[in-house]
Amino acid sequence: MRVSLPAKTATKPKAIIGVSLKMYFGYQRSVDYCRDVAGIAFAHPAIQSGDIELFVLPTLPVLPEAARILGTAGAAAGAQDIFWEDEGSFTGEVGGKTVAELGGRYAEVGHAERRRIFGEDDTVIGLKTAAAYRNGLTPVLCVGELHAGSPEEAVAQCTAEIDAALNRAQSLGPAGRTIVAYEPQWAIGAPAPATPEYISAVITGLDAHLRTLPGQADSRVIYGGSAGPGLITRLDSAVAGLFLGRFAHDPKALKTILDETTAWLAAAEATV
Ligand SMILES: O=C(CO)COP(=O)(O)O
Repeated sequence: MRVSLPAKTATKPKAIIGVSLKMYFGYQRSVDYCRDVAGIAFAHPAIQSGDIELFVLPTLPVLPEAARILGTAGAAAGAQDIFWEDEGSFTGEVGGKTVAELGGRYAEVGHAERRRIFGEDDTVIGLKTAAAYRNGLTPVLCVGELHAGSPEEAVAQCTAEIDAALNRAQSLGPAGRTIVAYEPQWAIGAPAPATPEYISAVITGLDAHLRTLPGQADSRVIYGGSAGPGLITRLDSAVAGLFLGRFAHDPKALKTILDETTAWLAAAEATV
């Protein structure tokens, strides 16, 4: 059966919803998940109008299939990590060039688990951010403080991480649009996210900082760390969306979040 997709508008997305499946699902479960998400995306007015940008980052071997399935529904797929070189003698690594060839549109860099378990530092994360830009991938640049403190301390720590990555990347080539994922490390894998007040305060600071950086006019900040249904409607409009983990494993929960995001956008527009 041939299906015709509703025409996408050329407008900028007003919100961004991303999901990382980390290494939770094997191949078949990841494919089934992407099929369920594609069904939801295809029927969702805010995805089809382009108001919400939706992406899923599956375990890497699933990427070509995920990109195909999600791509037909107005969503997209990407990688949870890339190497900083595009090709060469780097056993076991996968470069951004290959990710792009496989249909990936995003490359997550600097997730807290990569920093903690694999020892990635700001230099490595800057190199990987450059590799994403170079290969036409949107970097999902993860930043976040280790321990809960004040929003001011979190903003200082995260702006330093953003600057380190972007300065390094820009010294190597032209930058592009960046999705900054603010993920307080203490809220990842936790029972509940940071409070809406805390998230809004930190992201307001990070967004203001991003506005001062050259070439980042289309870049936005989203929140991750035990995010799920019921959160987005309680956040400030400086927040551009959510980066979801466990609480989007049920596709129905993701649909709820997309519906909530639509309502949140409408409420924000009504107050302008
Ligand atoms: O790290 C995250 C997304 O990258 C968040 O994961 P959880 O929502 O499962 O805590």
